[in-house]
Amino acid sequence: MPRNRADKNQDGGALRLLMSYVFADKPRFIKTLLLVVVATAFDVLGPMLSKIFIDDFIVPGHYPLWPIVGIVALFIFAVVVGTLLKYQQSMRFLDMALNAVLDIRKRVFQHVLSLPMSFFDYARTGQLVSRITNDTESIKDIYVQFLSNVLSNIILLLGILVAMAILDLQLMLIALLLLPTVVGLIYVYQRFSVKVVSESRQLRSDINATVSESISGMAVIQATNQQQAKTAQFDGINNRYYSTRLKAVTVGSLLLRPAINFLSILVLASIVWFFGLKVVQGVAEIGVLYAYLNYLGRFTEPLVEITQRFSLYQQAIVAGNRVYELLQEPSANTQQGHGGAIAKGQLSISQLQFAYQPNKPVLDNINVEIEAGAFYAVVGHTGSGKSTLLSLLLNFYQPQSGAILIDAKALGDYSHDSLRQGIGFIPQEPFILASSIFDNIDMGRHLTPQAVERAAKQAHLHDVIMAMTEGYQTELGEGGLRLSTGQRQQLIIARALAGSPKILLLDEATANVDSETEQVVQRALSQLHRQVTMIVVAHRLSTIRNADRILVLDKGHLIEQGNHEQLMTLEHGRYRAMYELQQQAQKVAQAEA
Ligand SMILES: Nc1ncnc2c1ncn2[C@@H]1O[C@H](COP(=O)(O)OP(=O)(O)OP(=O)(O)O)[C@@H](O)[C@H]1O
Repeated sequence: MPRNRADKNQDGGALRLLMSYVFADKPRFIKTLLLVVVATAFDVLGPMLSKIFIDDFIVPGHYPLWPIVGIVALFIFAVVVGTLLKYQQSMRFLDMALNAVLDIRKRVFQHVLSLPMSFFDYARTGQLVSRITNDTESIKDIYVQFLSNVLSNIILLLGILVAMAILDLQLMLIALLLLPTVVGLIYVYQRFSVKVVSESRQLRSDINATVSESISGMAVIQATNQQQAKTAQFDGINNRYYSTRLKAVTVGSLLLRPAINFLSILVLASIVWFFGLKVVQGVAEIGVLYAYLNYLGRFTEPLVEITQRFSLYQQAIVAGNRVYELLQEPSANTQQGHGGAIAKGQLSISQLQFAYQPNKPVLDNINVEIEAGAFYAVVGHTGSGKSTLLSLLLNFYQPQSGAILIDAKALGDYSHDSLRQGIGFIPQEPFILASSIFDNIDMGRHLTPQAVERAAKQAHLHDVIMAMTEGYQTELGEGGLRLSTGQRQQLIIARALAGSPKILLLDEATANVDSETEQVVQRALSQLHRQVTMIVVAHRLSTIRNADRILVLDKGHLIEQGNHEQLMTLEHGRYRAMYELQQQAQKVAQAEA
């Protein structure tokens, strides 16, 4: 995820996201809006009643009992009902906001799961986590700020203006002057702050990324004594975050609040002055002045409220844009092909060409025919393209040219589900869920206990599991810390086998295990020979001596292929050289031991 893309100001994105939720339930939104209008009407009724009370009763010194009781009762009624309606309105908006965020968070998470593998080549885990958790949480602020705050305060402003106009149109026009000035101020503030806020959100996700990388790489950090360097790196980002946050807050409190207060005083002075003129002309009503002073206090309140929360609103917009941008990332091509299930597992690769980056081919003109049930090995030096070949067979990436056929049908003709069901993958690094052994084998496929147990037996893990007090229900910590490295690998093999795949891809499945476990894994795999097509990437060549065919890759080219014996007859063959080197190294190691 290139950093500058996150910084781009896509203001439209967050608002579009917001509007799609606001209008998802139009009747509810309109009802809540009506509630705001009624609540506002009750809110502005108070000073009007006070004006009547002053001008009709206090000033003339005339106190009829029942009209006064009526006015006081109406006043109390307006305050109580207004308060209740306001509470109702806030709760409804909050409920809408929380529901929207619930849905957005689910959408973003689902979307991230649907992204192509190429997206994760550059994504930083912490930053993604930050988008799914912090940024979606900030979106709640857009809803609360925009709906509950901005919208209801705008309606309150309109309500106050109407009430002011009813009382005295001229004075209302003076108060109205305040509006364009404040809108101008908000505009200036927005221009200043968007960059700072954007930067601070980016830094916040950098903090998350650094923390998550450090925790997941803790063993390496401690072993290489990187604690100080990591702390310094973290400190640097943290300090920058602090100063950008401070900058954002300072701009808000320095520019906006005092400016609005100053403007309100000016308007207040003008109103008092105009009122003085009316006194001179003998047309002034003291109740009007009282109501105006009251309204003016309330008039600046929503303005200050809107502007004061503006930085929050601004942050929410930036967060919303980041989430929107993530939602715009194109999903992986989750094919709806109608090729049915993979029946046999015969593979045909022809003229395959692939590059991660333009003009840097990683696989070049690969042609291989693999019959169903065969055991193929892929060997070659580091970076020769072995794992990439497996990624293409898994359809994680699409080749630039050439074709991969399974049972004579193109990879793209199979549905996503058929591919995932028909092809089992055993990666080099076992990925273990923090859940039970059963769940780790089942992986949400709703397999029967018998199928799970059968797979565990095939991976020679059943006895180990049964020796645990809770058997298949034994909870594994994050990363499967309760299992040995070899057992983790066996668990992943059981997981792959539980789906009864027709093709099994193994990427250095025994690279990290001791020779005893390697034998167990080898035994498990050899029993699958002729039942499942196996393609095994291997560094330790002794593990693939029995392969039907060995493919030797060199810088993306298929330079040799044949079984072990055939390849050993090639005098200057790459495989032979690699094999002999490994044998020698093994002899030296044995002699030293
Ligand atoms: N996601 C990626 N984005 C860009 N380049 C990549 C990516 N993955 C691998 N490469 C590059 O492609 C080339 C082949 O990598 P690949 O992982 O397929 O090699 P390999 O033979 O499996 O190596 P190893 O034995 O070390 O696992 C390397 O030069 C590598 O740097």
